[in-house]
Amino acid sequence: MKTYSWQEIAKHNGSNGSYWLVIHGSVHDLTNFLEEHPGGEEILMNLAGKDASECFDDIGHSYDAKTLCKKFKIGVVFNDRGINLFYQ
Ligand code: HEM
Repeated sequence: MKTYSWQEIAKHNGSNGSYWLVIHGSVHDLTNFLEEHPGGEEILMNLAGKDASECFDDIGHSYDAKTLCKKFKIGVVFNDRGINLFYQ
């Protein structure tokens, strides 16, 4: 599984055309999902390059939504406190 630093993740905030969001330690490339997101693209665009775990949980996303997340997973966050895995 590939690991990414926050420094690298922060670059994918939309300014270079790609949108990465971190949810519970997993890094997701949501660039091709923005338009499809039932909750709208703006909410995702605003959190690109950042940790979106709190927002994701607050919505109470369905099991299907959580499963869908896996499709967009590209790796995990690496930090010096270890790797926090939400799912494999
Ligand atoms: C991989 C990431 C995500 C996926 C696959 C995803 C998928 C979905 C899906 C399938 C729904 C429809 C409702 C459901 O099935 O629960 C939904 C609704 C929604 N999502 Fe997401 N979502 C993601 C991330 C996020 C994040 C990070 C936020 C917050 C910034 C967010 C905010 C919302 C909102 C506001 C709704 C609408 C809820 C409603 O209408 O009641 N989503 N999302």
